[in-house]
Amino acid sequence: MYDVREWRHVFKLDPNKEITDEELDRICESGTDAIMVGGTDGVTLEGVLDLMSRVRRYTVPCILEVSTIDSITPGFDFYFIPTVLNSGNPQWITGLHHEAVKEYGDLMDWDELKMEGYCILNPDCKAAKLTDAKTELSIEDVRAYAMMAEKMFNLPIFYLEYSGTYGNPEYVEAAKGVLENTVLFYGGGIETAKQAEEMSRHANVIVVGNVVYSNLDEALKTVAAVKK
Ligand SMILES: CC(C)=CCC/C(C)=C/CC/C(C)=C/CC/C(C)=C/CC/C(C)=C/CC/C(C)=C/CC/C(C)=C/COP(=O)(O)OP(=O)(O)O
Ligand SMILES: O=P(O)(O)OC[C@@H](O)CO
Ligand SMILES: [Mg+2]
Repeated sequence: MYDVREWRHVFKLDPNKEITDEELDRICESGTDAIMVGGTDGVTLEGVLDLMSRVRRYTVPCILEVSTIDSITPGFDFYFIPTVLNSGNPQWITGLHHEAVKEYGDLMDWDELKMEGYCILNPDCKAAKLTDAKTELSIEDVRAYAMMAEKMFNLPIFYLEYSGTYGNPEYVEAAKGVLENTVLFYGGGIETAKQAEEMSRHANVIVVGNVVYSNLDEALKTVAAVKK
């Protein structure tokens, strides 16, 4: 299933972390809608290639969420390109993108690319620190970012990111309330089926990351929880 609009659940795997073949088998056969390969730091071409080739043994769609130019490689179904809407540094909004397109724009298959408008809300996560994200946001602020993502920039994905901590469902609900076409991703701190179910009441797609590495049995239960 290659249409993001039909997804409900994604596992995000970190090229900077170890995963056994047996664990990967359970993840790829779990019924999740896609595997997203990505992380904030320690993302190397070697790590990305290793994960891609191992996930490629399965039929599940495999996406690279680009965090560095040097770790991009052919072979993924899609390339998701983050732009951090609440970053205080233009480098993370359009700067690196401009550099990449200047260099590779004529060679790129644009149908493989999807832009993700990120709004990062956990001040302590690595992505917030790296991008100098302005995380002190009210519900109205988040609502406005969601509206900008869809109505101003026509982005296919708006991603509410609480990486590492469970977020506020009211913020997710508020973002969803202004989105008609843009798909709402929620990610951060989902560790149980109950949390997955709660966030998926508002988000179109929930992204499950860290718990894969800390408690795989619980992580796998999040799939069924959002597909009921
Ligand atoms: C060869 C080939 C197939 C070419 C394809 C062409 C292609 C895809 C070209 C890309 C063009 C392009 C526009 C690239 C953009 C370049 C770029 C580096 C943009 C910046 C992206 C960005 C904002 C990065 C900052 C970090 C960040 C916000 C990453 C997003 C994902 C995220 C929040 C990860 C956090 O995950 P998490 O699990 O929390 O991480 P840790 O566990 O490590 O903390
Ligand atoms: O690792 P967790 O906290 O599950 O977050 C998932 C994802 O949103 C990270 O980008
Ligand atoms: Mg992670």
